[in-house]
Amino acid sequence: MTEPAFQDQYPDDVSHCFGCGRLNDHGHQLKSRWDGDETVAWFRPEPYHTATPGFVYGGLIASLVDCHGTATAAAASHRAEGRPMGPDETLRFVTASLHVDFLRPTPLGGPLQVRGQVETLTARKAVVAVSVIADGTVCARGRVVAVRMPETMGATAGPAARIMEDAGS
Ligand SMILES: CCCCCCCCCC(=O)SCCNC(=O)CCNC(=O)[C@H](O)C(C)(C)COP(=O)(O)OP(=O)(O)OC[C@H]1O[C@@H](n2cnc3c(N)ncnc32)[C@H](O)[C@@H]1OP(=O)(O)O
Repeated sequence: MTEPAFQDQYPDDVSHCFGCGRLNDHGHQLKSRWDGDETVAWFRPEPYHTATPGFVYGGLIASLVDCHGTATAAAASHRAEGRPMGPDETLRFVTASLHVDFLRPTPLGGPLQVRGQVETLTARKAVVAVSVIADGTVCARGRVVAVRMPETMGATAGPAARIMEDAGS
């Protein structure tokens, strides 16, 4: 049986992210999992994710790197602390820094493989290297600095809660 994706184990109150939130019907709903010591996600861009005809928009690629990086940080933290992920347990990470190098045009039409590798991990911070691969060719490389989510970014923090309520989520 396939293991549940990291993002599917996030608590409801942090599951509205445009890149990976399972409760965001308009988002990408990226799903990341372990593959040995690395992490992997697959995403198939749609024709409306076009940059120039036939090629994927860079902002989409950046958001895949972003959400796969923060999810990898959360999962690696759980693994390091010996705590399984789960709705009451998820260690929460947000993006402090997102760097992406677009090495070559990313073809539109097939699935993209997104691979993550933890470079450094402390209790508060992870640095994750991410590759975006199309048909065996690395098209983009990124690096995410993910930091434990501050209380001020929680779902009950002011306007965020009201916006999600208004959206019916
Ligand atoms: C389960 C939860 C899932 C959540 C949904 C998925 C997340 C989706 C990904 C996103 O898009 S999140 C949205 C975009 N990110 C933000 O809006 C974050 C806004 N920034 C902040 O709230 C704060 O700046 C942040 C929490 C990131 C850091 O503030 P802190 O006061 O906690 O950081 P601090 O200055 O104490 O630094 C902690 C460590 O991070 C490092 N750091 C902080 N900002 C950095 C930066 N910009 N670049 C590189 N490193 C940075 C800093 O050097 C330090 O490293 P060391 O521990 O090694 O000393």
